[in-house]
Amino acid sequence: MIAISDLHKSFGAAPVLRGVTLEVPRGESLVVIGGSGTGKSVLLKCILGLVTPDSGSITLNGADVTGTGRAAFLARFGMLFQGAALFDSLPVWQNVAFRLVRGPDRRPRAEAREIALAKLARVGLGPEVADLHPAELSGGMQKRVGLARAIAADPEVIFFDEPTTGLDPIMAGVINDLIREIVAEMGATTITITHDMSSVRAIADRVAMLHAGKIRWHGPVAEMDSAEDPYLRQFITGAAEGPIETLR
Ligand SMILES: Nc1ncnc2c1ncn2[C@@H]1O[C@H](COP(=O)(O)OP(=O)(O)OP(=O)(O)O)[C@@H](O)[C@H]1O
Repeated sequence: MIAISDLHKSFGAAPVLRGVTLEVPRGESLVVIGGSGTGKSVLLKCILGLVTPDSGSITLNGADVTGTGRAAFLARFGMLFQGAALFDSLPVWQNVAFRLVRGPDRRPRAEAREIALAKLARVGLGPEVADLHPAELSGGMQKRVGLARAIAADPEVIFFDEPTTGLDPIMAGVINDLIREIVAEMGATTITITHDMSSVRAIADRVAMLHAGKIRWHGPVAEMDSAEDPYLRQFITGAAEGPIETLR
């Protein structure tokens, strides 16, 4: 289980996270929604250790991930970056196997390639793709490669950062379904940040809405549409009018 408790983070005088508390039970998929600039990325970066929170705690199965537990945590986690973030100079299979051939648990190259091919197959890409470079692939294929990389080391925890950005609605649906299937079969605990309501409906067990530095609403995805919170309603219906202040 991932437990985030009373997390605070300000940049200078500007508070971004003002006491975020969230729990993600093992094997569950949490999707964090919220408007631009509400701090979704900052929350993810705090969990990853890229941003140091001012106060609060983050634990995985009871162990603090912000201090000495960070390396152990990172070894058990995978991530699909926004825009896939592949290394242009490496062929596809080496992108997928990136972590498998580095670090204390590194595997021999041939074994890493075998694993990469198996993960590529899992995301619907055949062996003919393995030696291509990312620039030779469509956006949807790159996203699949990013997903194969995220699951390459069979992580216990996976983060998805805007997994459907830049994809057409049909490809977004395909990627959402693939994420859902793979996560269920791996039993992984996942946190996804997204603006895309189709991703929320496809991927989430539970949804948390971040607003004004706090979790404004948190509940099962099945309860989202009937929830009465006006901020949540405005967000999921995409209404210009409502309590959320926007620049026009
Ligand atoms: N390193 C930083 N230094 C200063 N301010 C920062 C830094 N990182 C983020 N911020 C500020 O924190 C706020 C939240 O940013 P964040 O990127 O987390 O938003 P977001 O919810 O992920 O938005 P989007 O959906 O547009 O990606 C913004 O006002 C941003 O300017």
